[in-house]
Amino acid sequence: MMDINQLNEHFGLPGVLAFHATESDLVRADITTPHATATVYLQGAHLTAWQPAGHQPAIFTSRKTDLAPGKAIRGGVPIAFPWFATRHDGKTGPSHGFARIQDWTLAFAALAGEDLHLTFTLGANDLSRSLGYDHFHLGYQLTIGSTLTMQLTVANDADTPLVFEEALHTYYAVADVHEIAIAGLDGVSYLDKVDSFKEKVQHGDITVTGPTDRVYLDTTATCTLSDPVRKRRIAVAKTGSNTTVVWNPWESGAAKLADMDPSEWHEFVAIETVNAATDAITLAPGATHTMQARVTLDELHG
Ligand SMILES: O=P(O)(O)OC[C@H]1O[C@@H](O)[C@H](O)[C@@H](O)[C@@H]1O
Repeated sequence: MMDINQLNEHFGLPGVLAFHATESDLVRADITTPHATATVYLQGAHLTAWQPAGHQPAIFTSRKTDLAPGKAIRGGVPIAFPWFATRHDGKTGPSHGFARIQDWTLAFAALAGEDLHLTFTLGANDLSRSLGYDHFHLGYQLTIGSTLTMQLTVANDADTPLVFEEALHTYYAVADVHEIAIAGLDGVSYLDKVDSFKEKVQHGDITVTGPTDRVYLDTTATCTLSDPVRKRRIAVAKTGSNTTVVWNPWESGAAKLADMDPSEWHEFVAIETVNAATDAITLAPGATHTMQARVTLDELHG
């Protein structure tokens, strides 16, 4: 892995992209484009902030998050791979897989027009091999500007099929989770993880009125998050993803999270671009799969 000086020398862009080491030796990229600011950690290729000009922060990251090698960051956009949440094959492994706790390699950085393009890669390593994943590689492209585009490509380098789940587990900042509504999933079936995974059907918009952990299946719909207090709307459009997860731990769940302040759970809702459960991907030898989320903000009128 390149050190800070090498990263700045190879990829730094004066006034746009600079790399810093944290006290705990994580590498952080600080980004300022003509239309947005953002922060990305090389560990997990983890975006922790994105704020288009003229808006309040769009992404929530906990003030109490660990920022330490090998520890998941609480908030931002964790990349879940190769499983979502807990492992399902009876073996043990970190929650949401290993990709979010590994150092990714930065392969490309350039200001193209008014957007910063970054590409990160991750291949097999000691941790992935110890968990049974040897022949794959991942590419993650971030396009950062007034719109945020996140694109994850999985390549199967093995001569057998690769079965995996994946998520762009995005924590959106809201003024107060009690006040928000999420449109786009009316009529969609979901597994209700807070009610023994019962299969239910969404009626109308989603409002958050208690612990919420729902896996919406077979949906490619755009979700729209209305935040009347902040007077803004966040739209999440996606391709290559058939699952959408909506999660908020509520007070009871947040109390169990050591890396979240008890006052923070009402400041976000996760709307996750996912392939999981019955939407898990089976990738043929030599094949690739790409999943993309595109996030836009606009003002909420009326
Ligand atoms: O605490 P973690 O591993 O980051 O996971 C947070 C949550 O992530 C959500 O996506 C899952 O549906 C929840 O079940 C889980 O609790």
